[in-house]
Amino acid sequence: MRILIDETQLAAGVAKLAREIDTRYSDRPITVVAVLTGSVVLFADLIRRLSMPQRVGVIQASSYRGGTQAGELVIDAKMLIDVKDRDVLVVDDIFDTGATIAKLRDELTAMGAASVATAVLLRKVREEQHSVRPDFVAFEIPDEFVVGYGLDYLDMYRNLPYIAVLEPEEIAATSAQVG
Ligand SMILES: O=P(O)(O)OC[C@H]1O[C@H](OP(=O)(O)OP(=O)(O)O)[C@H](O)[C@@H]1O
Ligand SMILES: Nc1nc2[nH]cnc2c(=O)[nH]1
Repeated sequence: MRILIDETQLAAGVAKLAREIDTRYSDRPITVVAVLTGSVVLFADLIRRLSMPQRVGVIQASSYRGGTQAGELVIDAKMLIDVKDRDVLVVDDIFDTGATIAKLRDELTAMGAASVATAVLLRKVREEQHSVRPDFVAFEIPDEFVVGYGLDYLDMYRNLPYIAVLEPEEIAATSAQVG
């Protein structure tokens, strides 16, 4: 496992993200929405650094079930609080193809949100990517499959306090063990 972003760097990145979001909204109340499951670690750290009044909700988006390549994207909004006429900030761990953020923007807009902005910890720099861009990004990373700080492979590794790149042999060993 190769560490790409260590704990100290992550803390500084989250603090920077929070400052940018605070500057954008000032004291305006927001509805901040965690994209389950990957954003849980970032979300807990980020919302405690934001200064404005917040309503907190969750939505699930899942497309990487069981692997390192995207499959069908499924959004489950059953647990989401009301977003109608609210300024919504969506928080996710990573913007990779951009499909998840693009679809969430559309769905939350269709639910009547007054505005939808998006904040991510990581944006992958890759050729094929959705034209929709996240509004707030802590780190840009190369096009490699990363785990840790909420990000998983086969639902493992989310608890790591850093972001790391899994070596091919670790991917194979984890599949053999868990998959
Ligand atoms: O930009 P994209 O290519 O759409 O990829 C980004 C999405 O992929 C991951 O979710 P995943 O589907 O793995 O579900 P999880 O959050 O439960 O791990 C991640 O948490 C983002 O939501
Ligand atoms: N764990 C993990 N999930 C992702 N979802 C989209 N890209 C990634 C990635 O690089 N790692």
